[in-house]
Amino acid sequence: MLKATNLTKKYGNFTALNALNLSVEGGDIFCLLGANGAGKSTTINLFLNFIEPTTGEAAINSLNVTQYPGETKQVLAYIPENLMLYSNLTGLENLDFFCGLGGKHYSREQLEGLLEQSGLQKAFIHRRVSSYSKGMRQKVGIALARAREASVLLLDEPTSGLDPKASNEFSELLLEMKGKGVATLMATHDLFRAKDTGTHIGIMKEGVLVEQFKSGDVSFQDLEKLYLRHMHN
Ligand SMILES: Nc1ncnc2c1ncn2[C@@H]1O[C@H](COP(=O)(O)OP(=O)(O)OP(=O)(O)O)[C@@H](O)[C@H]1O
Repeated sequence: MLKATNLTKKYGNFTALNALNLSVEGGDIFCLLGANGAGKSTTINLFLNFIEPTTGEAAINSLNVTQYPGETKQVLAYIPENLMLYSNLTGLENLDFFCGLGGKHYSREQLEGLLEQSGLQKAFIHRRVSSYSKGMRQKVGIALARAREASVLLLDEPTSGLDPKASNEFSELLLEMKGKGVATLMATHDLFRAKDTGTHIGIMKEGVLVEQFKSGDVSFQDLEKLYLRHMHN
């Protein structure tokens, strides 16, 4: 579970994130929408403890991420827009390497299984990542999240640049993780995916969460109108 309480990040006089309050429970997919510079990545980076809040708190499973960096990192998986993988290694070798960094060790068969369950075609498992499409790389990210048995997923524009089929496959994987009780916070520009895949949607503007609601409570047309209204005002 993720919880932000009056979470604020300032750079000098500039407020990148202003008193954010949000909760993401297990089984929720909370999609953060907003224009460039709205504060979405800042929010994700605060939960990752990549940056420290000026005031307020980011907590994972009720632990403050600044005070408990090890414990909170242990339960989360992070997939950015461009996942850092070693191009000269195969998907399986990358998965093995990153699992090892997290203290998890799996047999070759288990690693193959994790990649297959994450939708990577069998033929690519033992090919170098340099030959992978962006969608395939993101599937390795999902496999890593599975391998880490992460209960929290932090995603920063993970489907940006994916074609609709790959994006759809990624959404299916998120829904599967949701079914396992994973709490997901995703920054995205994709209104359609947010409505389609998200359980909750937040709209950010200039560091402020100006709206938050359940995705089932609005139609796609209303979401689009609401979003555009906030962007134009
Ligand atoms: N290290 C920094 N120093 C100063 N300002 C920063 C720093 N990092 C981010 N900002 C500013 O904070 C604001 C929020 O940035 P953030 O990256 O969170 O936006 P975003 O909503 O993720 O945007 P995008 O959709 O472009 O990824 C921006 O105005 C950005 O310029």
